[in-house]
Amino acid sequence: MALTWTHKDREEIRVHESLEELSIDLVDYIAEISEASIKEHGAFCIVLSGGSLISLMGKLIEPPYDKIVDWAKWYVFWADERVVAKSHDDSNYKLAKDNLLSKVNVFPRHICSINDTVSAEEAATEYEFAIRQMVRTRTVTASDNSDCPKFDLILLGMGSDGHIASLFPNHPALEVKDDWVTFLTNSPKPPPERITFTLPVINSAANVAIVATGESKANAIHLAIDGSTLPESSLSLPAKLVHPSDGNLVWFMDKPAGSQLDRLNFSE
Ligand SMILES: O=C1O[C@H](COP(=O)(O)O)[C@@H](O)[C@H](O)[C@H]1O
Repeated sequence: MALTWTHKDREEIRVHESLEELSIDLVDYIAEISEASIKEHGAFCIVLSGGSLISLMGKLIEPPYDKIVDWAKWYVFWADERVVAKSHDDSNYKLAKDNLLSKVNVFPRHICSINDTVSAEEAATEYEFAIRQMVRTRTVTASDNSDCPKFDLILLGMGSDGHIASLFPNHPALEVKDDWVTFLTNSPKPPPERITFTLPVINSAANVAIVATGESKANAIHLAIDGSTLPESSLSLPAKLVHPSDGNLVWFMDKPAGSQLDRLNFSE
């Protein structure tokens, strides 16, 4: 059974016994938000990341989710993308397409991926422009509190250094406030050229989930959840800067990833 608690206002932590249990909870959570968003505004605007997240979403292509999810109403975006060809093994688009999107009935025109034939800077500009058009046509909801889109759900992985999307510790991209999408050509994790949503966009979402598994993430999770709230310590741990201003945050983790949390070590 998962251990679940409310950490702060609108912030929940779920520590799962196994990856199997985590995967089931994660897809239930996605299916619920999909249904609620479609009821509310006729579409579900979901933002994916790369990495281990995609395999944890694998149950979406199995019964009952493959049938109960209204795939035709899904619009798919990426919180970050590596600037490589879409056929390249490093592509976050390819990862999601091969393992999820090609196996369900999402309309290809609803899959909003980057232009892989231009520079990182141009790809970021074009991606932001495409999202701005979708906010204008109201496919993507606009935030009431900021000049940002309000995605229904942003799914983030987290690296063992605490990076989320392609926002790495102490990287200038963390401080970009005026753009929705920015680019980097010096990512500390290969490949070096990437585009990424900025923090204002992530923090304007209706729902954000951070999904992290394995012991290598335990220290970053402990520092992000239990650590000091001083701004300088947060820049070295991007996951700590995720606080949706008007939305909900859920942390999904397995026991090894949660093993350094104060709650699991100091509670009676
Ligand atoms: O490079 C990236 O890494 C993170 C974390 O990946 P994981 O395999 O440790 O889960 C991922 O969320 C991000 O989208 C990706 O580009």
